Amino acid sequence: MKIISAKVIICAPSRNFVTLKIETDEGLTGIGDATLNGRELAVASYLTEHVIPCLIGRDPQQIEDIWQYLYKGAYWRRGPVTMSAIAGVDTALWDIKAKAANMPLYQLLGGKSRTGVMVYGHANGKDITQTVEEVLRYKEMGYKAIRAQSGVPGLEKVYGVGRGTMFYEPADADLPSEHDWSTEKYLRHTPELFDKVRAAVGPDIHLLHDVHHRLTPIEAGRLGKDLEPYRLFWMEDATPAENQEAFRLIRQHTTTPLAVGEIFNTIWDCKDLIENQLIDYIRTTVVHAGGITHLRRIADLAALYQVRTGSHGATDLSPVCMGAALNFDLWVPNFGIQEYMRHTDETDAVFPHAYSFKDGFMHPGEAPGHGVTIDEELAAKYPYKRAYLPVNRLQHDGTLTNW
Ligand SMILES: O=C(O)C(=O)C[C@H](O)[C@H](O)CO
Ligand SMILES: [Mg+2]
Repeated sequence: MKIISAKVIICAPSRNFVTLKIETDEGLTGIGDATLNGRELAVASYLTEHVIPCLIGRDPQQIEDIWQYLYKGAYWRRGPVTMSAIAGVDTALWDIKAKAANMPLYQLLGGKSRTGVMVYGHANGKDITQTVEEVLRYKEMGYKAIRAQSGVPGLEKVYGVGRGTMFYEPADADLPSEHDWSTEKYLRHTPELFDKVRAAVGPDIHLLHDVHHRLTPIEAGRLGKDLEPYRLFWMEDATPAENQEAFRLIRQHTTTPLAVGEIFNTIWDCKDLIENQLIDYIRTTVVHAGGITHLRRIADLAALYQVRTGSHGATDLSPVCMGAALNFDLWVPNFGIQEYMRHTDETDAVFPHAYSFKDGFMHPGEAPGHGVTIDEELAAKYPYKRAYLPVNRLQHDGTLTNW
């Protein structure tokens, strides 16, 4: 089998997505997600100018060799643009391999390890009352795990609370919008939020929270400690993870489980946190961490230390990534949970998919491949529109801080 063509499809049904489509001389095609929120065209041009020419004529069945060729062959290694581009190729190649075998991808990976993939939904509201109502609505929809994010009194806009409660989308402007941030206000508010949420939802629902990199290590330690009575499933991205020693400090202060990794690209970003058992869940996902081939390596390393997976699944990861991730999740032995932020109907129509949600669990479906396709005609009706994530400034003096 040979790759005869590959092309990048950029479309914006509700938001921007970059999809790589690979065609073979045997009529099989595969697609992969290569979306990098706010930097979409960098990955698209990396693929078009530097990767696609290297793919033509290769055997698509040699997934590992092509992965190594693109990773080592570029000489520079790592980085979100490179690794998202490699992920696009890798996902498309696994799609082709599974279609050639006439199997859903999870079968090719080793078969299912569980009956379904537990996912967490994203309940949010402008204040505690509304967030509690949303959490209860998610419970009503069947979710067994729910992430709660709320507006903070005195702050106009915060991460996780957005336009609409079902389809949260933070990339909202063609230049970054500017938000105010106050750690003091957030730290006062968040334990109260979980006090009310836990009382309303009862003990059996898993609760999660995304700090979104906004605290220092000692502040994160304090928040983790304050949240202990509410038994969170995890506290996510408690502090930026460039300096990984910081997590040691957090660990010394709290038993609230920690999750990190949505902005990691390779096993090298994960290694120290995992080997030192400084986290409980690793959140790397297919599109930003080099595809199925590399994610499998990260998960195997994590398994040695009882760290479980908890893949990122926000709206900027396309349904193609979600389909691939669900196949991975159904197989991976040390699965923890999968994030599921729903896509809009417009997005779902452009990416018809075999996966489904029922009673808090998702299933990738039984279609050969990863089970997601793209309607190119429909996609062409939604041209790319530049959209950036916001930035945060400290409320009291305007210093740029983490969003
Ligand atoms: O879903 C999450 O956990 C996020 O933190 C979402 C991120 O802000 C989003 O994917 C950035 O593009
Ligand atoms: Mg997050």
